Amino acid sequence: MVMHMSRTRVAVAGASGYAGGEVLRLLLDHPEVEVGALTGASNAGQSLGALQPHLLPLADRVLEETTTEVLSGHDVVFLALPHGQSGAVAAELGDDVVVIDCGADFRLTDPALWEKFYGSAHAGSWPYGLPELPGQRALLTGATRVAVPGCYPTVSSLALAPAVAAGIVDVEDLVITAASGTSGAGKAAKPHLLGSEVMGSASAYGVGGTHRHTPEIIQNLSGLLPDGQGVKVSFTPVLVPMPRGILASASAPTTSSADDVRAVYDQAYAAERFVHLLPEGQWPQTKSVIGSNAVHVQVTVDEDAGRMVAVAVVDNLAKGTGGAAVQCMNLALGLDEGTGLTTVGLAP
Ligand SMILES: NC(=O)C1=CN([C@@H]2O[C@H](COP(=O)(O)OP(=O)(O)OC[C@H]3O[C@@H](n4cnc5c(N)ncnc54)[C@H](OP(=O)(O)O)[C@@H]3O)[C@@H](O)[C@H]2O)C=CC1
Ligand SMILES: CC(=O)N[C@@H](CCC(=O)OP(=O)(O)O)C(=O)O
Repeated sequence: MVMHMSRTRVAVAGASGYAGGEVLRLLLDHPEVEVGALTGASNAGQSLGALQPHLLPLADRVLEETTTEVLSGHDVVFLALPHGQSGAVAAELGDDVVVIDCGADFRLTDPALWEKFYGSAHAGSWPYGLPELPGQRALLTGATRVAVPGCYPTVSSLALAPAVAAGIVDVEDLVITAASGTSGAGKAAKPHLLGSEVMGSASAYGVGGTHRHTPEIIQNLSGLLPDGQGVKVSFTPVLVPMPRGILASASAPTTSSADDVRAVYDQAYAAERFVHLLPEGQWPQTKSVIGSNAVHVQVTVDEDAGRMVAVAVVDNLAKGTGGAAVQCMNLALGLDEGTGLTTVGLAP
């Protein structure tokens, strides 16, 4: 007798955007799910094929308005909406629905920090979707609400977490510079994303502790310390002319040798299928992880400067958003964590 198991029915809100599109690209290759409602805002009524022509099997689907009525009746709802929009939508979805929020609304635990960096009322906090941080996977397994991390916090936290957790760097002097492709800024038209502004140029922005991902990175790294105190991060994001990918370079004072630091990272990530410590001497490049859920990491010690240097790369739309969202859905549903995800990148 052939058994027909019913598939998990999934809705995606914000399906016309970059993050929603990436979630859908991955779901189309996921063996356990069936794609249900797709919603948007200004593009409601349009066919998905007109907006996301790469998602060919869904080309004839029509985007609906983002309402509770449209989103209810699904097992899983992905929210890929602008900041501040997720709280009201999630509140209307029952506790039996798994809600995976790609936005920032439920990432920060401290309401005062949320208000300082986002300028609105704090919606609350949900289990944080970075399973590779110590202790986090258990919180995500069987969860019904997940806050997917920001793309810079994912790559920055994974670059520094093993050293911070092992106590081999001075956590009061963590410096991160991270270069991101332009899709990190979303699809909506913005003057600084015009081709004539972006092409042939790299631009720093959000400098001097003002970028809203700074408190998220600090929250992640503080969570690795017994007292959660003292972490200071200087974070500088840089916009670079490529569609996808982020490379983060992080450094911190250390008295450890390069071999000892390497051993710490080796041990921390040995069992992680998506985080890969590159062979000694090989440095991460974004093209190796494009389209994949992989994180490539390399680490050394600059002995003259007395600083550990860690470099990590992710695809901001994959492990930086959509891939992490699917990984978290897998954990929430009790599926194998890597279902529908790959570590194989697209190069050159
Ligand atoms: N891009 C990235 O690398 C990352 C993005 N994220 C997060 O994912 C979320 C989506 O970002 P991204 O896809 O880049 O942004 P986009 O601008 O590309 O897409 C935004 C989506 O939200 C919809 N939308 C806009 N306003 C509303 C509204 N008021 N109510 C309901 N839907 C609305 C849009 O619909 P329509 O087009 O129909 O108007 C569109 O589908 C954001 O919270 C972002 O922070 C997180 C990590 C990385
Ligand atoms: C290049 C670029 O503009 N990147 C975005 C970050 C995208 C991301 O991860 O962000 P959320 O926190 O918005 O989900 C930015 O700096 O605002």
